[in-house]
Amino acid sequence: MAGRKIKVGSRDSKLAVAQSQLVMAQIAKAHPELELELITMKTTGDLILDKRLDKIGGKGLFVKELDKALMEGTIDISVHSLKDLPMEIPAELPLVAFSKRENPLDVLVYPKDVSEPDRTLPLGTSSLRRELQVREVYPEWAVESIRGNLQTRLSKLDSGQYGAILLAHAGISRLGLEERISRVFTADEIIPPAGQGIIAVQGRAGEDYTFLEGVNDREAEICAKAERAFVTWLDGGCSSPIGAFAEISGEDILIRGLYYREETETCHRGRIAGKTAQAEQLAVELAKQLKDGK
Ligand SMILES: NCc1[nH]cc(CCC(=O)O)c1CC(=O)O
Repeated sequence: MAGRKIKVGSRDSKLAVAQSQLVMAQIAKAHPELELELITMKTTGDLILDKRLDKIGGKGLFVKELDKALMEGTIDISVHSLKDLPMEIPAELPLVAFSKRENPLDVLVYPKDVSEPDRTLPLGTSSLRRELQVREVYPEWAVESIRGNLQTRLSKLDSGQYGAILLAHAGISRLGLEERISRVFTADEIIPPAGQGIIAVQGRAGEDYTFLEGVNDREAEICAKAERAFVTWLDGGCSSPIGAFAEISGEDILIRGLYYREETETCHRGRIAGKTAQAEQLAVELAKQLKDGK
């Protein structure tokens, strides 16, 4: 493999680039003989900034352009936030590694130098999953959509348009902005979405990806597959209001799920525990229980 060059595809946001560099550093550590090149591109989700994600419609808003580049060979792997990936992954472009999970929880961020948020200003989030759950935490606080990448959202917050905004802990941590976190929601207050905090590496079927062995984390892979099995069974896309969060302790796994029934506009939460070897079956069992309204 000496001298082989690996072209790594990524969205061009600061977070996407930071995540790609993390994966590249892990590859370089195990395989110093490989030459790595980062290739960034804008995706549909980066370009349409005036709509809530579930209203733009279509799946894979953040991946289409990268899938095409991967298929055509312009890049050899693409690096994604797992939670932005659609549930149906084309067989030609399998997920080949899952990074060790960062903090998977959602957090509240106040404007800079604010210690008590102004609740007459809206609470910003672009996710219906976060909106539905945060309404139960703060019933009096009006929620308003906020779009754009993490940097854009933080600057909208700091310019005084919002009382506070909701974000993923993992994204803020990876940008080194942890001091901006004002409150961390528990997994019972706000159940995270499938895959939050996990970076996924996508490749082309039939290629040799053994150079990714230092990137993959077995526990993250089990959680990722269980959480995605839950969402897949409920037939939700990547921006559906569904929460799925698995935690592993030794051989044991605990899965929390949130299902939103559109006809009745009601949230259904539940949890299931068992062995990691049955992770995906447990996730599907929980999905069935919630859908049946038990
Ligand atoms: N939808 C954008 C996005 N995609 C991944 C993350 C955070 C990192 C992660 O979940 O791994 C974020 C920002 C956010 O939701 O606050």
